[in-house]
Amino acid sequence: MNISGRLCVVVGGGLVAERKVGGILNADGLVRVVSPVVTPGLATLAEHHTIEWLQKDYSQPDLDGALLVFAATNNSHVQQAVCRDARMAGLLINVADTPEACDFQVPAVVRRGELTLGVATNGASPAVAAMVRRRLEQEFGEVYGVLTVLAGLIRVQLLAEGRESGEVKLLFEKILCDDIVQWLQQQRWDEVQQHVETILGWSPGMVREVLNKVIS
Ligand SMILES: C[C@@]1(CC(=O)O)c2cc3[nH]c(cc4nc(cc5[nH]c(cc(n2)[C@H]1CCC(=O)O)[C@@](C)(CC(=O)O)[C@@H]5CCC(=O)O)C(CC(=O)O)=C4CCC(=O)O)c(CCC(=O)O)c3CC(=O)O
Ligand SMILES: NC(=O)C1=CN([C@@H]2O[C@H](COP(=O)(O)OP(=O)(O)OC[C@H]3O[C@@H](n4cnc5c(N)ncnc54)[C@H](O)[C@@H]3O)[C@@H](O)[C@H]2O)C=CC1
Repeated sequence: MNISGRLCVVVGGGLVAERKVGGILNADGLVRVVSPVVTPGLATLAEHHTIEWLQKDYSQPDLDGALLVFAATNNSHVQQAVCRDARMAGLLINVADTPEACDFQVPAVVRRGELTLGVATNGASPAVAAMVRRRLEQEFGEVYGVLTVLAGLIRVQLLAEGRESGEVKLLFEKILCDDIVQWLQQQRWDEVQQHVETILGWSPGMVREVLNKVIS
């Protein structure tokens, strides 16, 4: 889902709310927090105007303009009220303490530029989702963001050349070998250049142009 520039309302200001806010900001969403009290982390974000903070108890108009709603208070009556109001307004809601009431659940996420890895357990064990996320962070370092930029630039060019999708698929099977990750990691650009040139039959200048964009 693309929430870039769209308003997400988080009701509650504890550590759970803070984590949901972090996820929304990482996805470039806009945040409104509604809570009489918030964590120091959320207070700092509000001071810097990174988020809007309505320092009050929740009421229905707080949801105005929202795309998504997160109910993250420690009060079940408030949770139910937020849930009911969101449903009435046709908004999608995440209810932190009631998985079965969620229209959507929040996965554990690793971001590497354009590449996003999400881990979900359908609510069975968020702790397992977090554990797998930590392992993925180790396995898939920043180099995968670089790889994604490179492959994206090559792909745009191949599509502009009018190559058919079957051919594009086969070319990427060859380009995305295990070695390329290591070459990028070690900044062995000559090897990357040679590899891409051989597979695509592009001129050295054309490949260099793409690599320069990746390096910059
Ligand atoms: C259904 C869901 C709804 C939603 O919130 O979207 C939900 C519900 C609940 N979580 C609870 C507990 C914990 N949640 C975490 C952590 C995370 N919880 C997240 C998502 C989700 N949690 C959705 C399902 C996702 C899925 O499994 O697919 C993550 C992945 C994403 C995020 O929140 O950003 C984030 C890890 C992020 C990361 O580290 O990368 C920890 C661990 C910790 O805090 O370190 C604990 C304690 C250990 C444990 O219980 O496992 C409780 C009991 C509350 C209580 O006991 O009061 C409920 C309610 C219930 O189950 O009834
Ligand atoms: N989904 C998840 O990932 C997890 C969910 N939970 C659940 O999430 C909920 C919140 O957990 P914490 O952040 O640790 O709680 P917390 O007790 O630290 O924070 C609760 C927040 O709710 C706010 N609040 C209370 N009444 C309010 C009202 N009328 N209007 C607006 N805000 C109000 C308080 O000001 C406070 O900021 C709990 O119900 C907990 O069971 C807990 C762990 C993980």
